[in-house]
Amino acid sequence: MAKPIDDSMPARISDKCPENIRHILYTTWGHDLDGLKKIFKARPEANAPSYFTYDHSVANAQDPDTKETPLHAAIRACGPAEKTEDGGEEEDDGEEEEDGVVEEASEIIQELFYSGAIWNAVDENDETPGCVAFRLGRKSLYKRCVRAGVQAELLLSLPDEQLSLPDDVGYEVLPSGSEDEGEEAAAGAEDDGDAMDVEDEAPQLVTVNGDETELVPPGDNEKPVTSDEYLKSELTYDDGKLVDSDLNGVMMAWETDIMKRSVAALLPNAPTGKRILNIGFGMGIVDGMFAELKPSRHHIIEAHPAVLEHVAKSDSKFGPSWEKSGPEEGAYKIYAGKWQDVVLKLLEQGEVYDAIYFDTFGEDYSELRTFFSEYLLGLLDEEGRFSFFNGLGADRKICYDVYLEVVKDHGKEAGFDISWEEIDVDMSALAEAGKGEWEGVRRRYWTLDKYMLPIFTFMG
Ligand SMILES: C[S@@+](CC[C@H](N)C(=O)[O-])C[C@H]1O[C@@H](n2cnc3c(N)ncnc32)[C@H](O)[C@@H]1O
Repeated sequence: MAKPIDDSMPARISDKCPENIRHILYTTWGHDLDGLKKIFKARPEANAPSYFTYDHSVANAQDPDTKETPLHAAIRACGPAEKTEDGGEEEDDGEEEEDGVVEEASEIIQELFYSGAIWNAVDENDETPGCVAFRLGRKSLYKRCVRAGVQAELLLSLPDEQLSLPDDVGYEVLPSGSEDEGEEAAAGAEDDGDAMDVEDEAPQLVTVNGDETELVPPGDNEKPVTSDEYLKSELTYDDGKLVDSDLNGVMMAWETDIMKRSVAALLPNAPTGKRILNIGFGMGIVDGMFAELKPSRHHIIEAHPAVLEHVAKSDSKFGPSWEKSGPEEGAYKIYAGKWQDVVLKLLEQGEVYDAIYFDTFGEDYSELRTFFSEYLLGLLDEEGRFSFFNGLGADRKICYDVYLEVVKDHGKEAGFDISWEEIDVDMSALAEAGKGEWEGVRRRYWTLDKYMLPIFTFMG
């Protein structure tokens, strides 16, 4: 039952909190939605965008112990959604039968977002407010959080000159946490400095090659991989994976099915004689599949010297003899270098492709966006298709859902229609960090049982 705001209630938060923060935490901890509503009754102008409002410090106050924000508390206060007789949730596609408590919480959440509440701050359970809503089966609240995430990310992806945020907003852009970022390096940078204190965590043992172990210092799993660092790092190929010197998984065999489905989506009915460009060789899984289709052109762009060395070995399928086996000179070719440089050359040569796949490592979403917004137009045949490895935000469902919407928006802005194929991912060997497929890999960059495969075609 909701507790009333009552000054005689024992305060459970630090005395260091300023008065307003103490008050809001007090009321949120007491599950008192009314209390929150009162605090936000001095609501800013109805249509004012987040970040420009009167007091985002209140909206983002965190309980020093639980790290809950008012958003977390308002959602948690709703409790779990009722199950229907068939075991499903009462709510459906956001058209849920809202009980009073959800209605009230929605209002407060709206106020909090208007007041600059950060959609992806995490509490001590490593949950964002949206994660709490999803866990409780509160679909409409979950969707509200996704919407807030999309709005924030779209706003933050505007060029600097179009964006002026107050200095103390304390918000960071959503990490891609995807293959792009280390198949997927950076953990939820949604941690945002608000996540659990790194000092509180013990170092973690990562198992390498069966029984050798390596000590990973606390917080290292969150260390973002930069493209420059990655391209200088040593790589190790073993049976089922390619890892860098920090044991980040660059590419892993469990993605083979995703690669297969991507090839099928790019080139339905497996036609021969097509022109194909693949960016990022990795383990050569997708290129092996492309090669089976006997393309008329097959170009690969790869930047890492160790990958290029691996490919150049005489027993490699994609070595010099593969390049010579093309129907004409230059038809089959591995271009050494970063795609950012090589695509300029391809454009100059007038190359056009029927299928383009993009799957790099150590880069964030902005690089992918630059590719499809600035270069794809010139490289793709008007009937052609483009896809990329969609690991964007894949270490957290809400981040994945936010990225889907952001990509839809940016793709449309760049002139493309995007369709999505939902693919089941077998999580049996992927469920636990450090175990199964993740043995010897620093970070579990994939946590979801559904993969959303994007297919870009020219709008029209
Ligand atoms: C995830 S792997 C690609 C896996 C591949 N799809 C497969 O099926 O095996 C990413 C590859 O992109 C390469 N890479 C990273 N940044 C790049 C860049 N800027 N330009 C070209 N290649 C890049 C990496 O060296 C790595 O080989």
